[in-house]
Amino acid sequence: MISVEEATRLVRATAAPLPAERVLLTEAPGRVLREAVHADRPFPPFDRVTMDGIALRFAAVATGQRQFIIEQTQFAGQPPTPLRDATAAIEIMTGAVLPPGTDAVVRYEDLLIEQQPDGRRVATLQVPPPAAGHNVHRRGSDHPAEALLLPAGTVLGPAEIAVAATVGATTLSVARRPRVAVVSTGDELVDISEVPAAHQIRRSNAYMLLAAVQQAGAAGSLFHFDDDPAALAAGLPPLMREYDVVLLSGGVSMGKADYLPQALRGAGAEQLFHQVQQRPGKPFWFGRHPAGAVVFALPGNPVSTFINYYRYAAPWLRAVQLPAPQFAAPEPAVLAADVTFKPNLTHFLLVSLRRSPDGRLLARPERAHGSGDLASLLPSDGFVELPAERQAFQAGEVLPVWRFRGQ
Ligand SMILES: Nc1nc2c(c(=O)[nH]1)N[C@H]1C(S)=C(S)[C@@H](COP(=O)(O)OP(=O)(O)OC[C@H]3O[C@@H](n4cnc5c(N)ncnc54)[C@H](O)[C@@H]3O)O[C@H]1N2
Ligand code: MOO
Repeated sequence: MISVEEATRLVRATAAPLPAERVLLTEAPGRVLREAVHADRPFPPFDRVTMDGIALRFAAVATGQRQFIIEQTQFAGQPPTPLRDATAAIEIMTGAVLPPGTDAVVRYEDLLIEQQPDGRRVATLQVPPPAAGHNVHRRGSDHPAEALLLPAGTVLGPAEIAVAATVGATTLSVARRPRVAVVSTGDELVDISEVPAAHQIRRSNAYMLLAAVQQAGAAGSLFHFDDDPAALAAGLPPLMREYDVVLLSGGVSMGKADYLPQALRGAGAEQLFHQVQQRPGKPFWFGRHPAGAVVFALPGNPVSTFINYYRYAAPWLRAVQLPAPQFAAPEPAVLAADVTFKPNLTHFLLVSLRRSPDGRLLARPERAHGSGDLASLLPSDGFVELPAERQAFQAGEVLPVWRFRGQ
């Protein structure tokens, strides 16, 4: 049996960057960027008017002038209209280019506009602008042209998509999605569309893992095998050739129908470890197939499957999408209650998390009836990693916490 640290090291050593592919911007959300995105023009690209009103020359206001004849009206989307008379103004709309010859904008709320008998419109300032540049978003004041906006490795959310869109990136180079075969095993399992007999349960782990791999930016497909060595011998090899990851749950412990370790080795996978000094998840099996697939065979108890997925597989799935593998690290959290755990195993303790008034993350242990208590995941936000060599942990201690919610 190996330690959690050694298991982590062996899992990480198998992570290599997936190839990149070019996708339409509309297909890029949730993907990991594999090229840098730069500003094609200054941000903003022109002196942008930020209020509807009039544009004028501040020097005129500084001399005490309060009335301005309106020469023209300029809308957003129109080429700029130069100011002809330095003591006049141009009526202007938000999003328009600041007219040449003007340097400040006074909003309608701070003006009175009246029509004179000769038809000319005159604006009287009620609230004079305080300085040149008032209500103007200066060209390049956010970022210069060529500025690096999105480095390679950025996860593309709506804000990143907006920035890519504004620089005209119709396509983006992103990591290929990891292809994951999500496999449930066990004779007691029926699909969720079936009504289980009294001795059966629905195969919830497969759906849990499918949702989890989608959250990690991967593409998952569902498979199921009964506890049948012949079915496993026939079904496993194609999965190990066609997928980047084979993610199994169940069938790795000591039971007489726990055929997986043997079946995986028989199908050509190299075992990198079996059994880790941890709870939950001691029976975890991990290996690699020469055709390329990495195999996470997680213990079947649902909380064990879930925690071991987030502890080992989720960081791996993110790391292989980056230009160079990097692994998410746990955050420090303050234990909010005393905990005793006697076995000489690293203990992953389910906790709910909240911020203390001074900004520290507080981890409160959640009541759970062992690793079959699937519903104990609902009030939990993550798990604290309690090292194997100690038994008693006091409230107030700072320990690493792995989050699976609310990042
Ligand atoms: N003699 C020993 N027995 C067990 C040990 C041990 O060290 N010695 N370890 C225990 C631990 S810890 C765990 S965890 C389980 C893991 O065993 P398996 O990975 O072989 O899982 P199964 O026996 O197939 O199933 C365990 C449990 O989980 C349910 N399950 C399995 N797959 C699914 C699924 N897709 N959806 C929902 N639930 C699932 C299954 O019905 C069982 O109740 O072994 C202990 N035993
Ligand atoms: O992994 Mo087992 O769940 O320790 O219960």
